[in-house]
Amino acid sequence: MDIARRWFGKLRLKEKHKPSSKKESTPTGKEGSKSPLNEEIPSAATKQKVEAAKQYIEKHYKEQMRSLQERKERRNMLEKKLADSEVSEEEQNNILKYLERKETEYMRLQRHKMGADDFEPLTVIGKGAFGEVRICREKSTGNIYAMKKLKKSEMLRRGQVEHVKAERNLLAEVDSNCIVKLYCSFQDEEYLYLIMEYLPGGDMMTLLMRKDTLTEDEARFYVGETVLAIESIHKHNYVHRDIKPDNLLLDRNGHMKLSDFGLCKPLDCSNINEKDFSVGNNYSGALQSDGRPAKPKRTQQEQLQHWQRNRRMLAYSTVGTPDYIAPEVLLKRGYGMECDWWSLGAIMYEMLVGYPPFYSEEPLSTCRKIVNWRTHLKFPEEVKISPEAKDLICKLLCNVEQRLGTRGASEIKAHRWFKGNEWDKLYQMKAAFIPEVNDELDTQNFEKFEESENQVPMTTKSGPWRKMLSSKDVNFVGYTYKNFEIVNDHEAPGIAQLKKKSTKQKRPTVKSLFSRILLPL
Ligand SMILES: Nc1ncnc2c1ncn2[C@@H]1O[C@H](COP(=O)(O)OP(=O)(O)OP(=O)(O)O)[C@@H](O)[C@H]1O
Repeated sequence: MDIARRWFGKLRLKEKHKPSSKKESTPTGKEGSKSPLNEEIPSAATKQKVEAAKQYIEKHYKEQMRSLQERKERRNMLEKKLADSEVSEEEQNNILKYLERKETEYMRLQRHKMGADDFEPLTVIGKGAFGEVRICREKSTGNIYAMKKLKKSEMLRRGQVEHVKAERNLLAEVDSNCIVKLYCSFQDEEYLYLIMEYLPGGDMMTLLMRKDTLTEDEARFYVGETVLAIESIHKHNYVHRDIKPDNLLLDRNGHMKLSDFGLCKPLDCSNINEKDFSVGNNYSGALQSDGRPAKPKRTQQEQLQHWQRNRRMLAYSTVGTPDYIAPEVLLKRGYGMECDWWSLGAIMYEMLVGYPPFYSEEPLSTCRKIVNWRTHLKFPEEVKISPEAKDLICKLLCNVEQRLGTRGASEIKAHRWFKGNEWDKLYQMKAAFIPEVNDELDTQNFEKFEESENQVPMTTKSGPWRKMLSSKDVNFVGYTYKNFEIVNDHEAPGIAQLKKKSTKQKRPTVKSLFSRILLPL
């Protein structure tokens, strides 16, 4: 039985035997009310607080138990190694004492509450519906990260709390080289923060805007890496739902990683009824939404230019672009992991054609085209695409039952467009495109963003208050997270090469300390 539950059990027992409180509850139930048997019924707010506290305590004790267990295992392992070695008893004692000292140091570092004032904010590299992304420097180590900052009130207002938690959970749980790595997450009274590895190669949206289209070989490489990324999140039972070129980031060597989990933008299609969605209603064909005759068809080049003019606006708007969303997601009829393979099909189409398959001036019209994909999925004659590529796109942009990937990523990997693809070596291969990155602070592969004028200095939320402020918010309990191992141990090789020798001390990790202790044996 877990400790938190036991703790709460005791608490409840105590409550039962406590003399009843003198304070009467209000009839509205705000302060809690009485049951017919005259028992206190806690109010919804109290229940929420209790649930939050329970979650917090459970998590805290689980982590403590795990860390104690790991510490014990390290000690046992070292003792075993020492027993098998030629080291004198005195030396053995010294080594064991050294390990204990390092363990204590590690615990102290772990207890350190991370906050925004541990980081120096630098250039803004991205803006999204709920906040911004900027590069930042950790003051104690000099390491560079990407900091995503999300406004709590905005998340609450749009009912995105569960999504933001899902993003944090996925990033913390999935350890894959196809997924952007999370270093830590924390919060203050106004914002949630994700501190991630900085991928300086920019995103696929920017790359596609610079290059118009990719060759089939280039597309095969990036579609292949996207397949691996989607496969790795599906293995952990996560569905992304919103995979788009903006969320495909390139590292220093041009390899792709998936980011932005769970922050689906609320695309409101609720005012389109089933009739509008029906196949017979060729909405964007003969007539426009206002009943006027449709404009003459654009050439591929015109459509490309039009798309590029609108693209950034769509990316930074609060409704986002629906261009890559699967029809079943739009129709809210229940969906599964297959929806991510649809998005892959739409991205592949864009890589080869220059704009996504259901692009329209109005997002709502794009939604209609997606739902009526049978009539709207067309390949412009001017664009040369191999029959294999067309076949794969058509097998991704189709009904769930027929869609490739429904029975696992292997179906897609086995498609003839990927013939000869060395799936296991994809991430070790030279990437299709090597971004120019001159130093660790280089942001040339990102759009330039204006600094907002009402930027609050990070330091105002610092000091001992930070802990109290953050712990107050029951909506975001459990958001705080620290990943000790990733950044120093598995730092992206590209960044490590670029980094000038830092004079500051690197944060030790138990893993690295332990291997250093074992090394001389
Ligand atoms: N770890 C990172 N390294 C480099 N750039 C990043 C990183 N994370 C995000 N970005 C940049 O910031 C942009 C916005 O990030 P992201 O999509 O995660 O934010 P968001 O607020 O969730 O946006 P959205 O509105 O798409 O939900 C990305 O398109 C990318 O250009």
